[in-house]
Amino acid sequence: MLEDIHSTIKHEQELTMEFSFWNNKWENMDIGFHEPQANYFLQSHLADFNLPEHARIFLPLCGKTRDIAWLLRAGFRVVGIELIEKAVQQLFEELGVTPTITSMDNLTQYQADNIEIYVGDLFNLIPEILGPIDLVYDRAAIVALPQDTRTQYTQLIPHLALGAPQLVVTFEYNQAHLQGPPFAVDNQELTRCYETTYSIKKLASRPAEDLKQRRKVDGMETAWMLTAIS
Ligand SMILES: C[S@@+](CC[C@H](N)C(=O)[O-])C[C@H]1O[C@@H](n2cnc3c(N)ncnc32)[C@H](O)[C@@H]1O
Repeated sequence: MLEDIHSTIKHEQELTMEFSFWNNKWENMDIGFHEPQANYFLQSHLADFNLPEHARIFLPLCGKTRDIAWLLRAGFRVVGIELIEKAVQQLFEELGVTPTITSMDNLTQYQADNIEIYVGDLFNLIPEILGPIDLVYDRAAIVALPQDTRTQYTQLIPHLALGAPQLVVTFEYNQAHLQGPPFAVDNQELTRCYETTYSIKKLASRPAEDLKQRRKVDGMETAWMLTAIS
């Protein structure tokens, strides 16, 4: 099943387009999605998951998010994956940590105490490389992907997570008013993506101030708890 997902997911052309899109963003530092401090919902709702001490948290499409520094300071272990190496280099520079860098088949591992970041395409990640995790934290990952890739992403994540819950942060707005990313992902869309693999509970919602300021669109930012259906 996992092989099916990996092999049918991507045509080379799609991958190249996706790489150039995100590479341009990082080259031009057009990274309005990057928050100046740890995400509000991460800070206010991580405790709802009752994670064990030193839990291992997976951040797909992690960029150089400040959430990582916040999680490390809180005593968690972090594993992430990010397509663009420049983002990961900046992440470690900003953490003030020198990583050990290891080339693997399709991925490059940046590793230091309590942190492992893979540079490469999420769709090249397999559970054997990722290892056991206690939580998937998806901030600006599911909403970064257009619908086809989003569907593939939401098929892959449960295979990688192996039963771990998810904290997911989404944006909801009228998609006709804005070309994503970020794409609008409302309750109905989240249900379409995950109804066979997770039960979905809304944790909290607030006006998406950042969307309003940067893109002049009214919307809501919502945090969800996804619990794996066994
Ligand atoms: C909207 S940004 C969010 C970054 C981070 N989660 C945050 O909150 O700041 C999405 C990130 O996903 C990365 N990305 C896009 N497609 C990817 C893929 N297929 N595999 C791994 N990373 C990818 C992009 O380079 C970009 O840094």
